[in-house]
Amino acid sequence: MAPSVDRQGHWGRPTSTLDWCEENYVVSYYIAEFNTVSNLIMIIPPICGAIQTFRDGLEFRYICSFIGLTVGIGSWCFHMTLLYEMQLLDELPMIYSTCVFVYCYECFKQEKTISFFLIALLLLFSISVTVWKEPVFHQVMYGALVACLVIRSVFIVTVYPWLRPLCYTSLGIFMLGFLLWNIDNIFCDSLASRQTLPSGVGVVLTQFHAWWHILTGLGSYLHILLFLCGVWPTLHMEPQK
Ligand SMILES: CCCCCCCC/C=C\CCCCCCCC(=O)N[C@@H](CO)[C@H](O)/C=C/CCCCCCCCCCCCC
Ligand SMILES: [Ca+2]
Ligand SMILES: [Zn+2]
Repeated sequence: MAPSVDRQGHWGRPTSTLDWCEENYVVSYYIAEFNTVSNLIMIIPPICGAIQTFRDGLEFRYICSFIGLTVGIGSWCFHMTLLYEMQLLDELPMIYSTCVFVYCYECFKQEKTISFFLIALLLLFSISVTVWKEPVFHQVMYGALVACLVIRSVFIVTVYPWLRPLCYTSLGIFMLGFLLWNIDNIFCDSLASRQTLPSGVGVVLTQFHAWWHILTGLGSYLHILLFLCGVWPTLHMEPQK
């Protein structure tokens, strides 16, 4: 996917097995792919969300969900350096975080329950992806986990219809991000001509991988709110005396 106008930079020759469409070291000598700044949406808001969830005294697994969404840190390091080690720091936490999301959902509405079987299954899944560090395998496994979440959330909103708008908004935003991720990968050669666009706005707007970060980060954040909203009324509904 790497275009031919790449430059040399601070982190040396890329050793990652993936080099995304954005031209390397064009904006900064110290940042290989400047689209990494879009990862801030998966760093700052989830940290704030985790702090607020802790202050509200909600279950640990919801704090873990917000912390899991800070996968932007790994993605930032990966896009900034294009080093293989940073690629693993990006890809593996994505699997671990999504496993946390799956766990949260399976125990939806069952306060303070622990499903040891599900924990064992998700651990086995995470170990297999960690051992077999192949990007396509990672992407397929990640997609499978997200598909489980999507299917589960569609089922949940049939039971709790008031959560439907939040669920479908989250899904729509996430899927739009996935569409742009594919456009960036498939049409990279055509997108390379964006450097000739008259204004910087055009260059920014066509950084579709950056929009993938923004939209999936937002979609995932809304997904956490989905089960927080679903749980919240239960947690705060006083039993009839
Ligand atoms: C609508 C519900 C969505 C809930 C998702 C909850 C998951 C939360 C955990 C992490 C979110 C992070 C997502 C963005 C990661 C950004 C890092 C990044 O860009 N990494 C790339 C390298 O820079 C890496 O190579 C990306 C690989 C992902 C590619 C595969 C995406 C599959 C998308 C799944 C679509 C399935 C839809 C199924 C519908 C039934
Ligand atoms: Ca690149
Ligand atoms: Zn990325």
